[in-house]
Amino acid sequence: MPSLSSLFLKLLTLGCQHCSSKTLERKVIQVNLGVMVSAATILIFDVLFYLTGNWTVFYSGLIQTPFLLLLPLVWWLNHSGRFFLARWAIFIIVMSDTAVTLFLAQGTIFLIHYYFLLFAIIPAAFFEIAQWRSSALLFIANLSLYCFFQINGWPSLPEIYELQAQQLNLLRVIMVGSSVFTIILLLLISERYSELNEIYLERLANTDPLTSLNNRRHFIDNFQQILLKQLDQQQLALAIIDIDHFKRINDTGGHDAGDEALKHVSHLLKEHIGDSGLLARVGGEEFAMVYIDTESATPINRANTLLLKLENSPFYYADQKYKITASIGLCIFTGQHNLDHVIKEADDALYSAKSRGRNRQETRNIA
Ligand SMILES: Nc1nc2c(ncn2[C@@H]2O[C@H](COP(=O)(O)OP(=O)(O)OP(=O)(O)O)[C@@H](O)[C@H]2O)c(=O)[nH]1
Repeated sequence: MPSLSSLFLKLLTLGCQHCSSKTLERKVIQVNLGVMVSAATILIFDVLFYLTGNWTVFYSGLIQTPFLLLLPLVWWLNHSGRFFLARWAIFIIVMSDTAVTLFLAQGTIFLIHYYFLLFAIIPAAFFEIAQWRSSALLFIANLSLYCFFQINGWPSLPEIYELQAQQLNLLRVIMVGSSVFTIILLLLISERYSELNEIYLERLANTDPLTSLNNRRHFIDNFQQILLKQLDQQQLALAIIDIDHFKRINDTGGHDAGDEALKHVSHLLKEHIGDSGLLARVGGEEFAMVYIDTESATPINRANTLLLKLENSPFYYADQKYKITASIGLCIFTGQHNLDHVIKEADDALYSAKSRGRNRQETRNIA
């Protein structure tokens, strides 16, 4: 049995699986939420109407019941990916609901026609820019309805005048207040989604899609920050790790095998560095690491441990075993150093490790 919050989340995100962008997702969520707010508004008013004991307001609550039952149709349309129809459906349902209640029972005495102002503004948030004709049409229709009722008014059924002035005012305030509340809620969702969008784009720009490690650009930024903050006596080490004969894995098992091998190595590197340093995929089969916390073991020991770990963790793909080894270029340094200088020293060390037979580390110490 799903909990109430997971059910709420499920209803709120109905249709998001079909969305190709965060903006579309936000709009779908807004429509789903619109269904909830509309249903809650109708139900809350039904209770309030019942409490007044007044026949007309009770009757106007009853009139709304068929529209309440139609609202899940909007969820279903979103769920099946028919977003455009879902948007129109919600407006047709809530506009008809308001108009019928206004015409047949309440008239304009509760200021219910203020809802048309809300329905005039909201389409801009629900529809996409390319669907501006729908937004414009709904804007004109709702604004015209509002102006008509504001100027002419509409009589309510006579029993309504039996309500006390206080009850009338309270219901008016709640009607207008619920419109304002809905607008605030939609603005908050937009704001939250803009934030999430920003975080998502930033992560996309900083991450290597295959291994989910940081990419070269992000690594260089972070490394530069570390160098700027580095204390004079602090020892740091940059390790550049290059998988040996990686091309052979691609040639033997295909490109997919190569991709899986890169994920396998990334996993081992993450385990090795833990939370205490920087790690990134900086090229095809090349990774970079910065050892920050070098107190427990020297960088050279750590690099040797890593070589053994890689060698002793074969990789399997399509029932075939691949032994993976790597070469490491290490640059150990203390004090202030230029980023390009440190990278060049580590690169030279890597070149030397490759040319001296691979599966080894070479170190440059520029302390
Ligand atoms: N599967 C896969 N292969 C990649 C990717 N990026 C680069 N490569 C391959 O990695 C191979 C790198 O080959 P080389 O530069 O010759 O390096 P190597 O075979 O590891 O040889 P050494 O580094 O000299 O030991 C090339 O065949 C690239 O096509 C990737 O994302 N996925």
